[in-house]
Amino acid sequence: MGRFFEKIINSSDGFFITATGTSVGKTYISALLLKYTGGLYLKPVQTGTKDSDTVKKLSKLNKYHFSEEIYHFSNAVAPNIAAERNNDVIEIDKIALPNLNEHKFLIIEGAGGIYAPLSNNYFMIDLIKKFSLPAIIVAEDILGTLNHTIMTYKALTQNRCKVAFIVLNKYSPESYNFRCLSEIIKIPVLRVPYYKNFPGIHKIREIINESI
Ligand SMILES: Nc1ncnc2c1ncn2[C@@H]1O[C@H](COP(=O)(O)OP(=O)(O)OP(=O)(O)O)[C@@H](O)[C@H]1O
Ligand SMILES: C[C@H](N)[C@H](N)CCCCCC(=O)O
Ligand SMILES: [Mg+2]
Repeated sequence: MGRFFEKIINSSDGFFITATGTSVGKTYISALLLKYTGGLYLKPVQTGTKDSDTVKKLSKLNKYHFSEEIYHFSNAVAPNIAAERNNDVIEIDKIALPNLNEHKFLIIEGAGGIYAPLSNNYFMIDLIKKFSLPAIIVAEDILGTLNHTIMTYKALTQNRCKVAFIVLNKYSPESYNFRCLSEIIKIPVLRVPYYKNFPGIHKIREIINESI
């Protein structure tokens, strides 16, 4: 079944890149998808060093592909705590979709996983709901990922958030996670191996076109 993910990607205006947690590969996968689509990237709530700088460096795309963070706190901690330490409060009403300008595709990266708190009452999942973009769940191909990925998927769909596909990141052909996730969740799973060097556009097209 070739070009399966290409069709899913082309049928959307953008994605909300979420994950089973922090440091799982959201920024890396955002860079892959941004390079592939030539779209606009936004990390609306950022704590710690800017992921947009990493995406810029990996994708080698110019500044016109990047929208300014709405909240940025330099403490690399949970968003609610980072805001508190800066005598600030994250208000979901102040977080709006950016102007797409000439771009046809939007890639929004969340912070942490879907229940990373923005405040005591609002979580990343509330931003996913607000933006109404299909979510992509990035999961790492390690022991424990089945529980985290299935929980993330169920919480999203029970909150009426559409999930476009799962990315099984740092994929290892020896692992059973791909088969289990495909069989249990029954949505497409894109396998992305670990790369020593960030792949170029031809390799990215190959990854996206040849999966499944
Ligand atoms: N497929 C991959 N091949 C090689 N390195 C990868 C891959 N995926 C992720 N990494 C590396 O793993 C680390 C964690 O990934 P990344 O920063 O994308 O996670 P994240 O989910 O965006 O974290 P955060 O919650 O801080 O935003 C980074 O050093 C990144 O370059
Ligand atoms: C600092 C880190 N790299 C991310 N930007 C924020 C991760 C927040 C995780 C919150 C949590 O679920 O405990
Ligand atoms: Mg990131």
